[in-house]
Amino acid sequence: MARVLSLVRPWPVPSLISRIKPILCKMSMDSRARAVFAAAVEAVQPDAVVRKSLERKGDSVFVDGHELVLKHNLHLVGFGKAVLGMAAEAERIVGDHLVRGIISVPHGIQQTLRQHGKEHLLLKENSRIRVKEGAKHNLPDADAQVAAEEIKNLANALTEEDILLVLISGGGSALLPAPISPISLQEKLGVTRKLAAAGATIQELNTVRRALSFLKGGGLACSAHPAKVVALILSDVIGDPLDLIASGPTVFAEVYPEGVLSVFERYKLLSSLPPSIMEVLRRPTCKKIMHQPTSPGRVLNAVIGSNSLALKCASLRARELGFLPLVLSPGVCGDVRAVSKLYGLLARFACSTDNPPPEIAEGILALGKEVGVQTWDLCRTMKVLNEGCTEGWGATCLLAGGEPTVELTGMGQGGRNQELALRVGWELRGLERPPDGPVFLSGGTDGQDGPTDAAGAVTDAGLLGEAQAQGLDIESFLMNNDSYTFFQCLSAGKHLLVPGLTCTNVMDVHMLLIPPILNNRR
Ligand SMILES: Nc1ncnc2c1ncn2[C@@H]1O[C@H](COP(=O)(O)OP(=O)(O)OP(=O)(O)O)[C@@H](O)[C@H]1O
Ligand SMILES: O=C(O)[C@H](O)CO
Repeated sequence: MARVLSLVRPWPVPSLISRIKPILCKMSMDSRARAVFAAAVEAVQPDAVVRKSLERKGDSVFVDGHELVLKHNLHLVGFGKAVLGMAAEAERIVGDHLVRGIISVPHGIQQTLRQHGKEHLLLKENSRIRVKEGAKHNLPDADAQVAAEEIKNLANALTEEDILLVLISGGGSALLPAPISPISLQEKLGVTRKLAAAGATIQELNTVRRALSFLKGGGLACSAHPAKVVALILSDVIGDPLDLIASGPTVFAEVYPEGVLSVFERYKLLSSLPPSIMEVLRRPTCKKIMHQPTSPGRVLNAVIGSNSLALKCASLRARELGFLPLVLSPGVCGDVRAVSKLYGLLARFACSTDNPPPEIAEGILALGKEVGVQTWDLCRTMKVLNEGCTEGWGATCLLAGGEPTVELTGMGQGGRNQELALRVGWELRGLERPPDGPVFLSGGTDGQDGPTDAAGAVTDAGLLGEAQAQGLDIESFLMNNDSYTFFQCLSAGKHLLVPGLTCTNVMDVHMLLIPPILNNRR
């Protein structure tokens, strides 16, 4: 443990302290939480991650140590919320060898980027890449289906001499819909919507999508065969599993109908499935025939940005702002209720002036199992929090990431980050308010939490009192999944986190800021 602690020195080096101190005096805990979140988002900007991963040397480009020889044989496709900026940067680097490209990006993104002064993420006027906008509200639609068809045609036309550069980011599944006939787009949309509303995980959703789609589960790579395929992936799935991000269009994945049916069964959708879906799932060989695995070495998949990278850069910013940064895990998942209880207990553990009662640590370890956090990570975190208190290290910034789920029971407006922040605010009741008590932030790095224009919210132990004083009943807002309305009504929306369009997507960032605690711990 001593070794771990020596790696995470609590304070910046002395030369930095004099520079930082005046900033620290001025910035509230709330502002510092927002600044750390901004650093997380900055680290995974689409142009930056592509720039770092494509190294140009003469007529070659290197990806992950692999050399690709460019002979005016480069084609490009892409799909996802962050892909426009990725494509713009890729064209700046290898555009002189680019034959043509097609990307499928969210509806309205070009206009929005222009309005936000983010021209550097747009393609130049004479670009060889065609932009197709679709998937309004992150749902597959006819426009995205046309884009998917064109991407398939481009891939089909490639030869052995060609290289297909594939840019992939979160939201890619909705932007590349190619339902296997006779499944219609409406039918596919219907089942995925029902699964999402029932609280299915992205692993479950994309297992289903892979089975019902021609291009997912390696279909795109197979269409491009015999061309060389190089995929640059900005991961928005826990653990960065290549076969699940955007449903893995460049990763061959065999379909097991039983596995897919068990997902439908788990969410009680089996009896209402359209016959077309049952027909496709009953054809066990259909995917295998279409998706012959490509020859070894012809497909390269590289993760170029992830939640871990965002947390790493957030830690650096937290340190600049006077906190001991502590990364719990980039893989928090499970029901948002359990996740909120975990953060509530961690806050109580960290803020306890005396030795925390053993039930707190026991509760933390039990909840960790429910929300995908390893016991080792929790023990390490509690040990550092404890030593931070006893040795008087000062403030701590506990960071985590991932993607919890919300089981929708109400008709309100909200998202998992706002609901998590609201629930954690409730869990913190009774603790000190800032600046002497903890602050919690939860934000989606894509800047859009569920179907709202907020990324998340920032809360603290004063939330309950503040809500009561304004006649807002937290429990009824929670029952109705109406966290967005709650935060809009509360103190003129000041708790909402609204970074606007972030142009990227590596899941959510959770942050617990703990001020220095004066304590009697031994
Ligand atoms: N009213 C609500 N309250 C809480 N959560 C909600 C509400 N409405 C939707 N959600 C949740 O929001 C999530 C969808 O949010 P969002 O559109 O940000 O998806 P995403 O997972 O980030 O998308 P992608 O993976 O494509 O980037 C779902 O988990 C859904 O349960
Ligand atoms: O598009 C998708 O499938 C999700 O964003 C996960 O990558």
